[in-house]
Amino acid sequence: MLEVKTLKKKYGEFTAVDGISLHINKGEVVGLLGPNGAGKSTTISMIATLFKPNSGEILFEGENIVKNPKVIQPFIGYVPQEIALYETLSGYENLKYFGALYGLSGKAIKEQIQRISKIIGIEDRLKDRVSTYSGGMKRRINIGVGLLHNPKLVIMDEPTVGIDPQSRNHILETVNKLKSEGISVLYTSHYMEEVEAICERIYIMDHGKIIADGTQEALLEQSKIQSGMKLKFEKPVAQIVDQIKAMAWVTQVQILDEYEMIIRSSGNGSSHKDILNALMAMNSGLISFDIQKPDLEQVFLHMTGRGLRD
Ligand SMILES: Nc1ncnc2c1ncn2[C@@H]1O[C@H](COP(=O)(O)OP(=O)(O)OP(=O)(O)O)[C@@H](O)[C@H]1O
Repeated sequence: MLEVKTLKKKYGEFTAVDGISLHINKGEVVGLLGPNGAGKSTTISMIATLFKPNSGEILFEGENIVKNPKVIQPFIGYVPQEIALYETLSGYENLKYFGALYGLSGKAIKEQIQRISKIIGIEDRLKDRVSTYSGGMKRRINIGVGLLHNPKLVIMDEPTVGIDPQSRNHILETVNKLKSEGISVLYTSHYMEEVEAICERIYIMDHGKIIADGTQEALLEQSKIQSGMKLKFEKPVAQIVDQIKAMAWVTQVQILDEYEMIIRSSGNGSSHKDILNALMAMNSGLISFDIQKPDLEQVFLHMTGRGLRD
């Protein structure tokens, strides 16, 4: 449905998007995960035809939308990070107003607002003024505006930043409902747990480049990260951390507090049992351990040496 090929965007001398390629199939929920400044907003703004790339191609159903943006505009719903609503109007009136811009009126807009308010889960507050809404409810109306013209592809730019957990769950549910209607979603976030929960495929972006992509399982498999072990000791970890770092198979040590750390291993033939035996043998004062399953945060940490939210 959408194919992005070696896309590049510069702001002056600075390259914000550096030759990325990605694709989205019909009805697929695809995540674009990366820390602040990775280039996610710049990428999706180009897909939404808000500005042109310096080079590269964006094809929508085979047509080049860099040359001819009108091809995609009726079929794309872009939900920006910034809330763009009229505070003194109700949620209903806002949807009606933006619907009119798409040429919807009368029965058509009424039915559309009814359908969309179910998708965004905000039917009971629709008649209240937007100024009385929480940040999360405003965000949900903002998403509703992006759905008014029945797009085939919806692009959401970090829709859950700074909102309450209830609205966050509603937004994640909204994405699932869109998927069940066969609508494709490109979802950007720096919250790996959201991307893990709703996306079928994930692109991990950093410094303007896609550094890994695939299903969550494939990304974990490719990165060869083993599950970690959270260890608790009776003596301060500072006394033993150097010895643990020196163990051949330990690739990562994360100190949690004075007595706790997480270690990860390369997986070169070592098992949790081997590591525990070695810790016992060195008289480390180990009190307890807990196996930690790897996640996308660790994939990112492994590939870049930094956390997604550093
Ligand atoms: N208009 C601009 N002029 C100059 N530099 C810009 C401009 N817009 C973005 N940048 C820079 O380009 C880089 C990528 O920004 P972008 O907003 O695309 O990243 P992002 O991954 O969406 O991050 P965030 O989560 O903070 O929105 C950043 O270093 C940013 O400072």
